[in-house]
Amino acid sequence: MSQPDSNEEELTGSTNYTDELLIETAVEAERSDPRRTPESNVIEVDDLSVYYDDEQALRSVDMAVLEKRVTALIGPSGCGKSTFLRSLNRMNDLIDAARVEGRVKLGGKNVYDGNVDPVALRRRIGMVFQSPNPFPKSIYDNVAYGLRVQGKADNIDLDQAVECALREAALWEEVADKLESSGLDLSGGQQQRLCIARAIAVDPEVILMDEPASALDPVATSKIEDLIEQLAEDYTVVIVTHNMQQAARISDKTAVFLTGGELVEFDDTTKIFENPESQRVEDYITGKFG
Ligand SMILES: Nc1ncnc2c1ncn2[C@@H]1O[C@H](COP(=O)(O)OP(=O)(O)OP(=O)(O)O)[C@@H](O)[C@H]1O
Repeated sequence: MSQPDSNEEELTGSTNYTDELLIETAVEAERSDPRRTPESNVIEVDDLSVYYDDEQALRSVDMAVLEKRVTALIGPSGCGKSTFLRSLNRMNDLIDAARVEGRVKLGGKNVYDGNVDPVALRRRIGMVFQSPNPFPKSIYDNVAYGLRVQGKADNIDLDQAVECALREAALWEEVADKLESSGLDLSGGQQQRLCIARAIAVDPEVILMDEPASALDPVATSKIEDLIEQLAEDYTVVIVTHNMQQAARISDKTAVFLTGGELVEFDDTTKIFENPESQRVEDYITGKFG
């Protein structure tokens, strides 16, 4: 019986015509999806542990965040999801008791290196919080805020930048005629979209969202979910959610943290929800605990 010619196999990169067809079809499908670019990691997390005083909240986590994808962080209360999220843009620096070990690389550089300015880092990795927190300023000034702080406002068409961010946040149609009204006068869902507009106005590489819809009603939640999917055409999104259906609906990748700050499984969202590797993850997904 003749053996396959391994050299030819290596050279052609495929074993037969059917394989080639399958690969071409997959590549074509990849190309026709506007979000599909060659997959690359924006953030690489390496052996990350976080402590609050003596309590360890994250245990040696390794993970990568793919560009222009939605990555969901799920797991029971207290398992370290928010701690992990805050580690990515050094928001834990603001908590006295917090201590971080390990590396978080953005574009290959460890954000915990001594020469990294956390404020500049947070412009590259923006954040949207659980409760909408617009500044007590006009809608316009909320969105323009970051550009002004960065000193960019004088060099660009600020009106256009504000409109563009509000459009991207799916809020423009609702506020175009009242840009000078206070951001605080908007509904909760509109306030959250305003906060998203404020975050994207400075063109961050990554947007972190900590349960961005948990304070909103179902209609406002659905708008935020649609918006997140839309945003992932241009931005990388990492979202903490308690809502497993939400994670399944909107994310490409899911990380499951379990008690003690352990990242138990990280994979394609469909794999996590349909066929997880770990029994503990299956038990959590099917509601046996948590
Ligand atoms: N500022 C803090 N000071 C001290 N301990 C903290 C602080 N923040 C979080 N922790 C502790 O770290 C652990 C992880 O908390 P974290 O908020 O990251 O979990 P979580 O998964 O986001 O929880 P939840 O889903 O309830 O928001 C918990 O034991 C929590 O009590």
